[in-house]
Amino acid sequence: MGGTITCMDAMEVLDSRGNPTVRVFVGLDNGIRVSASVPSGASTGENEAVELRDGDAGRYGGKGVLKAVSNVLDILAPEIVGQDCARQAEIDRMMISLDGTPNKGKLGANAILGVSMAVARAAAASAGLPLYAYLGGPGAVRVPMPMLNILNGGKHADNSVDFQEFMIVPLGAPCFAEALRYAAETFHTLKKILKKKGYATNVGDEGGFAPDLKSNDEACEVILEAVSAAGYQSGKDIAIALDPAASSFYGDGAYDLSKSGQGRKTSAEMTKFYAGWLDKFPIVSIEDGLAEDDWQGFREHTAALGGRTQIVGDDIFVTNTEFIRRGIREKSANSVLIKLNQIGTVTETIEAIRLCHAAGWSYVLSHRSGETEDTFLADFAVAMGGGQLKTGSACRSERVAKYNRLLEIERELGASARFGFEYSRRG
Ligand SMILES: O=C(O)[C@@H](CO)OP(=O)(O)O
Ligand SMILES: [Mg+2]
Repeated sequence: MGGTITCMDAMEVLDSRGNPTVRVFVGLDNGIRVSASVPSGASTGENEAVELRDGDAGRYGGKGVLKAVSNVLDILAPEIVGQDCARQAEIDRMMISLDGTPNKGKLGANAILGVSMAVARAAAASAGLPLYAYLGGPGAVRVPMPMLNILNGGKHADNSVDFQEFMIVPLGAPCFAEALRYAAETFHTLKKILKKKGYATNVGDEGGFAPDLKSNDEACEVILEAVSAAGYQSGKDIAIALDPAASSFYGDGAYDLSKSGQGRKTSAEMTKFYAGWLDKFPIVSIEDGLAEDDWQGFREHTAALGGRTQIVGDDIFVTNTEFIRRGIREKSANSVLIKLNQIGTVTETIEAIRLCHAAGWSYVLSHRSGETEDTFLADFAVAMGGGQLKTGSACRSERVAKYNRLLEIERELGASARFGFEYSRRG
């Protein structure tokens, strides 16, 4: 049973980087009141849906979101109040046409997504179901494999590491709760090791450590050292996943590894570099190993490495079915990174995941580097059939909130819960 939307409100709140973001409230005729908050990226793809910012330098240095807030109040609310909250796809389509641009540039993907998420949450509450069960149905019993970003570089940290994210994947764990324990123990062990080596143990935007390492290689080495010192077998219990976020160090036709002093590399040299890493380290997934415009490079990269590891496209696909379709046709990757705010509605995000399923590709659900305490993503991951989920390290509350919500869901599912590492390997 749905419920009629009787009121909608919106306000500006802060995200985990202290930047403003949009929170939307939805109320129903049956008394239900819910809210949802929108995340925000730093290493954004150029084709992402538009995050509307005020641009008024006086408030938050231009980053305010009052325009997006007023778009919810003045443009979206009058059309949506009175609708049945269970009509998610219809409401999302209506917002897309009210915006009328291909990239939600008029009303802002932050305004539209806030409404879309809040409507889904209201419908779940109205149906008396947890969000994962409402969106996923009775088959939503798979809890995602977490990828925990424990070492940060690139645009997420002021250090000498070029690549943005070094994640651990506790793929040998029997259940999500154990996976989280493996990861948290490794995280704490890594802290001790970094300290002993004389490195700083401050953390980056996603809660991973951000030491000034001597090389990119050392990032993998020190993680593997932590894995074994924590009592785990690397490759068997815990593997590594990377998100170099290569668009952020690509320019003038070359990949510039200058943070670590390794100079400039061509696309083919980067792929060769990763092949060398696959020989040395247990890497099960590489996301954005190349830049978003390097479609030709991605084809060669996937042909060369896709049989050995998962090749995930983030900036190149931006959760947009048009780009994912092209990727499937051209064999540009074998997996897609899925971010709700890259495309801007729940319905379109589900459509992107459906496309991955149809192609036999895996997908990785993802937070943004600027997050809030909202745990929508955790429920959404279970609703979408588990897969893999990256939402930062095991510290920083805005990340831990999602992991803690997954602990709750796994507990609630009890004996019906399923967990395991299902990922693509296809060149
Ligand atoms: O590149 C990424 O995958 C994300 C999330 O980790 O970073 P950002 O939100 O800054 O785009
Ligand atoms: Mg990425």
